[in-house]
Amino acid sequence: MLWRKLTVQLLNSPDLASKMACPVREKCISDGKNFKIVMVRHGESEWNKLNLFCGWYNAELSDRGREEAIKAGKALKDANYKFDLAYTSVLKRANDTLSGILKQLGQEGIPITKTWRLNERHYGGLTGLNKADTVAKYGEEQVQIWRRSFDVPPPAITPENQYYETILNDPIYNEGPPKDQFPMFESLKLTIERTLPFWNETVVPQLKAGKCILIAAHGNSLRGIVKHLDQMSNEEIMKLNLPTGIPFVYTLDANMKPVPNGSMQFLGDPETVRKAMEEVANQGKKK
Ligand SMILES: O=C(O)[C@@H](CO)OP(=O)(O)O
Repeated sequence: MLWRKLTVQLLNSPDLASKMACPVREKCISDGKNFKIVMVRHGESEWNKLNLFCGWYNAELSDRGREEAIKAGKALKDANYKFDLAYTSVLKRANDTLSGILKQLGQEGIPITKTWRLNERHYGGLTGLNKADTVAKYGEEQVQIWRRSFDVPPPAITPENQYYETILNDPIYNEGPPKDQFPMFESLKLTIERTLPFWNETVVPQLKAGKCILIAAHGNSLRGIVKHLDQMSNEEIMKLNLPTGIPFVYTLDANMKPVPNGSMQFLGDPETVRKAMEEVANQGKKK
């Protein structure tokens, strides 16, 4: 059972103190054969706070989100991480989380690549709607399907949606995707189809070259990467809710598969992580 597997991993999470004793480079290349990568979902955004479907809308971090980024940076600093490069989406909430973390680490100068391929999934016609109101209108089951199913997409965004033009014409999308491929909605499946090429073609070669990498992205783009790495079934991934602003580490073998106990090790105490995951799951419940 996925949930049990994750809980066991959290409870068995290696002692931070022993991690702190490791030489810096060992944080990313544990024994010359294995590779570590750190990922983090952005801190709480203003739209998370208001419980709105956000997707490709460029929401700001909330004050709590900024604090989460600082806390994440401190946790990574305490654990001695020294990053060579970072990847993030083109959305400000992920960019600012990354900057907040790197500032704490004193590593603001590392190369940062921004790509729409790491964006949150596009929430289509749900963009801007309150999640609890949507539950009241369509029921919890339907909203859970829209939020967490693997291949059922939300309805398409239409020009009637007040954020349609804002998103489509946002200069953050000047570098892509091309207008004729601009998504009007995305399921997790579609999100994975544009995120995985970036993982395989850009992230993996850098990991194999021994680079210590930090990815600051979004709940659903990261769920896509996690599904791929842990080879989760379409049913298993439905149950995973990533918390905001808590970094997690994967230790991968030469085939880029997690080593035993190398999946999703959070830098946070298990109870805090559990509660934060529950909070995200509850956003799709009645008020
Ligand atoms: O609204 C969104 O863009 C995402 C992440 O905040 O929400 P959910 O957790 O419902 O997929």
